[in-house]
Amino acid sequence: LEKERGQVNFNVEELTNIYDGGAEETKLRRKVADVIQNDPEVRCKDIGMMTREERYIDGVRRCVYLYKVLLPREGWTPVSKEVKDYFKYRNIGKERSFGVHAGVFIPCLLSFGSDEQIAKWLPLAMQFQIIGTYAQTEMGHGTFLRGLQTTATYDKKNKEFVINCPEISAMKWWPGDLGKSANHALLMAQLVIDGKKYGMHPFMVQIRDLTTHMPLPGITVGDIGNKVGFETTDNGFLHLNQVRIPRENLLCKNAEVKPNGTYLTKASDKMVYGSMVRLRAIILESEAVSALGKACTIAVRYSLVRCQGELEPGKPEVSVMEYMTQQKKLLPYVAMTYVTHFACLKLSNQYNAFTREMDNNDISGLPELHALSAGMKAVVSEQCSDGIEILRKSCGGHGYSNASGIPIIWSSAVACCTYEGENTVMLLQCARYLVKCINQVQTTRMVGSVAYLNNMTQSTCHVDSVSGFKQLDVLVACFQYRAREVLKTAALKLSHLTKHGMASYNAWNQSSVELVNVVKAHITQFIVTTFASGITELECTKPVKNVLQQLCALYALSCINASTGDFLKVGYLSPRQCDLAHEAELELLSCIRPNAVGLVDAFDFSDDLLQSCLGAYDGNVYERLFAWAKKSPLNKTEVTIYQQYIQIRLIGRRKAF
Ligand SMILES: CCCCCCCC(=O)SCCNC(=O)CCNC(=O)[C@H](O)C(C)(C)COP(=O)(O)OP(=O)(O)OC[C@H]1O[C@@H](n2cnc3c(N)ncnc32)[C@H](O)[C@@H]1OP(=O)(O)O
Ligand SMILES: Cc1cc2nc3c(=O)[nH]c(=O)nc-3n(C[C@H](O)[C@H](O)[C@H](O)COP(=O)(O)OP(=O)(O)OC[C@H]3O[C@@H](n4cnc5c(N)ncnc54)[C@H](O)[C@@H]3O)c2cc1C
Repeated sequence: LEKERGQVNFNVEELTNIYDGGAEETKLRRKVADVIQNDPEVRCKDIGMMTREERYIDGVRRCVYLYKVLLPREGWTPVSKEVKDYFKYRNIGKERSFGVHAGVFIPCLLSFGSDEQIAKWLPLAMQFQIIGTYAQTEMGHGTFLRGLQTTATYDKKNKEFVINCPEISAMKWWPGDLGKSANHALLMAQLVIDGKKYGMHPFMVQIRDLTTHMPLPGITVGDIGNKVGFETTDNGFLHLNQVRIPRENLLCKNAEVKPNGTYLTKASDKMVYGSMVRLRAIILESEAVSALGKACTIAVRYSLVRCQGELEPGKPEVSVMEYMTQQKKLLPYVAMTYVTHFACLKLSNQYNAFTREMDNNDISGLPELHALSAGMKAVVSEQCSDGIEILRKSCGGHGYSNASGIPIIWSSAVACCTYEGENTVMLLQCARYLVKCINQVQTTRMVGSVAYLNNMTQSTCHVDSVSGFKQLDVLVACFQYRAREVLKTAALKLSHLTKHGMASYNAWNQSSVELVNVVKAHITQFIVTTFASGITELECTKPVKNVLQQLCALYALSCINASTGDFLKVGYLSPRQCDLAHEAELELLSCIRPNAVGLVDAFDFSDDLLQSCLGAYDGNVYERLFAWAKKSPLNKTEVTIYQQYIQIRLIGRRKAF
């Protein structure tokens, strides 16, 4: 790898600083990483050999130590930048404990609680005197929130709410930290007053005794069992049987129930969805893009040291990175990590701007933010988790071992396709907004992520050279035209179906397969446009700008070459231009290849964080693999009990004969 590093033609540290958002950010992140790596109590462990129970207990222990010992020792608070960096870069799949408490329960308390309620519960939550979960999803409903069955019926006489799960499908199912850790739940239930339903509302419900940690009367709670990943998280079930809570436990920033049962709404009913917009807008970096970056680091470093086969007959074996097919598997995902990282940054900045507007009671930006966050969450989580699996396979047999570190990264990242809104449902939410926009574009000027719809002129691409397809303005135009045209076609189909008498809900269902593709085109347009404009404004050395431009072009071309049908159907690219775009991608792979190790080094993931025998900085793969395998519990004895049992059985049988 040192030889590879010698040929990198840009300043890796400069790129790290750009990726982090500045040299000071890099310094802070490294300070946090040093603290973690040098403290045996929280440093990342190789949990590949641990049982589920050991992982859960280890995760809880580390998190309690982090909050109770490390933070006070370092002078940090749970919301200080260092802790955010800790969780942004913590090892995916390793420290999930209290992820929902810290990342969902507390923010939702701030979103839904009145000032008095925040003053009451926030200090307790921040000090871990109460551990909370966010209990919305039920065994029978996760997507269709209007179908949630848990009820909160107001009892005027006692000024209480009676929380009840009327049937097994109403049981809360999946909430993180619920199974064994939480003693409180921020519970979403259908509010009922005098027999009238008011929709989903947030309630604070204590579920366990604060001293004994035993479930309170009427509460049945536990862990839902083993999963694909998230092994350190006790995703749980919660059944409530006529559980009574005080009237004051309805979190009432947006709506309240007076003592006499009068219902008072204070904000748009869509604000109850606000918590989901927040998480969709901010989790992508840590849960999807960072995971892809780790997998890229492992797969690229391994591919550079793994020698397999002759490229030129009779010559020494080459590293598998010399094969174009390997470069095609790896380098577009290195590009995707950079490109989506900056698009996610733009989305989270847009969310932060919206929260400031919301403080001034202006929620006009919510529809665009909901659509963009839903679309980005679906497209980025799917592209990243699909990419991680391709990167795992690119490592051959050793990629199938937990020693590579990639399976645990994938098993965690792929969950992002489901939680916080199942991806297809999220794509269709974004499609709702896009169809509204295209139908208004004749009379209303579009802004934000749909600004490209203002240009409705028909055109075609005029590029007639391979190098022309490496120009960012050409690529941005390709994506904007394709996104607009596929949206127009889908909207026309919708209006055609309804004009010919089909009910609108049925027309929507009949068009939903195209609409999913429309949103993917819209979001990749947003990602490419964002990165291309970001590079233009970026102040950096020429070699770094050049490599970023190559990455943007590579990501764009890999997307175009994966969906040339769209570009042909809308008449923007000719078959010959599709061939030129394909050649442009291959040329870019060769241009970027010499910088591959520098591009993943710039992500700056420490060996401790990667926990990978294949992806360590020094590239000593085989020594690490053998040392790792020897730790297998099966190797504690030369002859395992099972082998002895088999021998006895076989010997016994021979004697019998
Ligand atoms: C580190 C890892 C941590 C992991 C933590 C994981 C935590 C979780 O998973 S918590 C559970 C997450 N669950 C979800 O996200 C549920 C997904 N489902 C939904 O959002 C809704 O059911 C939904 C909107 C898709 C469909 O519901 P439905 O009632 O049919 O709403 P629908 O008719 O489509 O929309 C109603 C209106 O609300 C709007 N709306 C819907 N959702 C939102 C939102 N989040 N924000 C703003 N507006 C919204 C729609 O745009 C629509 O507006 P309009 O009528 O003007 O077009
Ligand atoms: C690791 C993990 C952690 C989680 N943590 C939490 C948590 O802390 N708190 C919490 O409340 N929940 C949590 N969840 C639950 C999660 O939010 C739900 O699983 C998610 O919202 C999807 O809902 P569902 O499971 O009911 O899927 P469903 O909605 O039943 O989806 C099943 C299939 O139906 C399709 N489908 C459903 N509705 C439509 C539609 N209208 N149009 C087209 N297709 C549709 C979907 O696309 C999907 O293919 C977690 C889940 C996971 C996996």
